[in-house]
Amino acid sequence: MKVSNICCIGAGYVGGPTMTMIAAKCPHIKVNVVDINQKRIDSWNDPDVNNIPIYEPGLSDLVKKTRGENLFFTTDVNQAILDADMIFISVNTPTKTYGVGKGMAADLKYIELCARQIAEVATSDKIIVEKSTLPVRTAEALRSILDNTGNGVHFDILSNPEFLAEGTAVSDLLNPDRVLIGAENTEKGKKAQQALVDVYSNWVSQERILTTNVWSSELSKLTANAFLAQRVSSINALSELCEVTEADVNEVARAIGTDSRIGAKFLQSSVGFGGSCFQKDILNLVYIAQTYGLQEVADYWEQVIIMNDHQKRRFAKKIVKTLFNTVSGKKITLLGWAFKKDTNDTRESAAIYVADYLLNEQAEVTVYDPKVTSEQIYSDLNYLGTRSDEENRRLLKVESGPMKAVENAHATAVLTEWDEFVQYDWKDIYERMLKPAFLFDGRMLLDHEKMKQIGFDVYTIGKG
Ligand SMILES: NC(=O)c1ccc[n+]([C@@H]2O[C@H](COP(=O)([O-])OP(=O)(O)OC[C@H]3O[C@@H](n4cnc5c(N)ncnc54)[C@H](O)[C@@H]3O)[C@@H](O)[C@H]2O)c1
Ligand SMILES: O=c1ccn([C@@H]2O[C@H](COP(=O)(O)OP(=O)(O)O[C@H]3O[C@H](CO)[C@@H](O)[C@H](O)[C@H]3O)[C@@H](O)[C@H]2O)c(=O)[nH]1
Repeated sequence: MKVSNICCIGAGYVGGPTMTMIAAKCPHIKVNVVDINQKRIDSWNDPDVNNIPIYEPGLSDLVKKTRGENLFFTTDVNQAILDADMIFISVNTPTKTYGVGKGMAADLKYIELCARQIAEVATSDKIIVEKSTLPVRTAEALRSILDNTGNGVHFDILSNPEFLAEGTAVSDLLNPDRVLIGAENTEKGKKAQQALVDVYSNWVSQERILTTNVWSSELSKLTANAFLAQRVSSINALSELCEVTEADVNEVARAIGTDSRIGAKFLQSSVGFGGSCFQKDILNLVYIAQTYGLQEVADYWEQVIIMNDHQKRRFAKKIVKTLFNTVSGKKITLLGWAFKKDTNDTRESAAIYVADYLLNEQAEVTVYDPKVTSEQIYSDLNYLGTRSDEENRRLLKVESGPMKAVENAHATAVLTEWDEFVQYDWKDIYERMLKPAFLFDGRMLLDHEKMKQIGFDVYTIGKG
């Protein structure tokens, strides 16, 4: 079977870039990306491609090339479903905030709504692709909804989790380590799997396209994120030990990372991992293990989250302790709000929790981030529900430039590893700050010897 029309439900951080890449590499396929969020779709259609809703290096150029050719963004979900041979579901699957599994399980309500809408609208056979990250065995629920509410048409269900990382989405999509496609073990399931293999084969080599059964594919996505996050928590756990023993966590990371069995990647100690995926997916994994009665498995993975929460808290605590046990009324400047560099995404960013902790200690927090808007910053803080919007706006200021942000600050803390932070005139920053000028590097980003020579009192994660 040859795919000629793809619909993707969900025009977010995954749907947008993934479909742009498919459109760019498969000019013979028409790709409709649909969303119920009119504002988001309007931004994707903004005549100025610099205004698309997601900042990713290289993405706007690709959108410019394909939009209006074979890539379309629309809110007409039903028409796109009707027209498609293959439908990707790429909607959000956040942690549940209510009811059974609150704070742990993935909330599948958006997935279910998609399945019901597809079943209601579709008048011809469709291949349904799970692109969202889902608990293992979700395909079973999808099959039940599609078959029990549909118009008698046939649905094949594939699992095709996405492994792109934000900030490098375009290069990850262009040159993926692997593409994973899980299918049902039936003749039709295998044909559907091959149809999706053929789509990716337009630019990904055969040996990088892995085919498995549906359950392995669903579970591999949660497992990959759990392993990656576990490495960060492992090195962060060691960073605390380094601080009291005068070992240097970067040196330790290099020493172990050169062992080819361990590998060098994902050993960068930090103020704690953020992003929309790691915490959500591990909590989901823990919840799944618990529902199968596997308490030891659940406890094992939960420790990754416990360590991450500890790392964020201890960084904030260190600021308070170093500033003579009080930050009340003191200006503390946070450089960076995004959860990592090269993205405007702030979901679960460590900066949110550090800021909240400092505000509780009555600090006057000022934030500068090159890509995150002030409205996003207030919205992130308000979401925690610690204080009112009015209070957050009174206590936390957002500046549009770094030099103004550090003016008269008692301390500056680096929370995101933006390249531009390294390039700053740190002598100038030192002069603008109150003395003693405290510098907290939550990313091991700066040249600490140089900073000390300038006059800063430097504290960095992972170094005594
Ligand atoms: N962000 C990442 O880097 C990343 C990477 C790999 C996998 N994932 C997974 O991909 C999925 C999507 O993540 P995201 O970051 O793109 O989320 P997102 O919130 O950026 O985008 C999801 C979009 O789906 C839309 N939507 C929800 N219900 C809908 C419906 N019924 N009909 C039409 N549109 C609907 C929302 O309006 C939203 O725009 C999640 O399961 C996530 O875990 C994310
Ligand atoms: O050595 C490291 C590596 C990462 N991080 C932090 O970990 C978080 C996550 O980083 P990263 O994994 O690069 O970004 P994500 O966009 O969250 O991507 C992860 O989550 C996605 C969503 O599921 C997956 O698709 C990707 O494969 C997976 O890397 C960020 O806060 C990073 O700063 C560290 O602190 N140290």
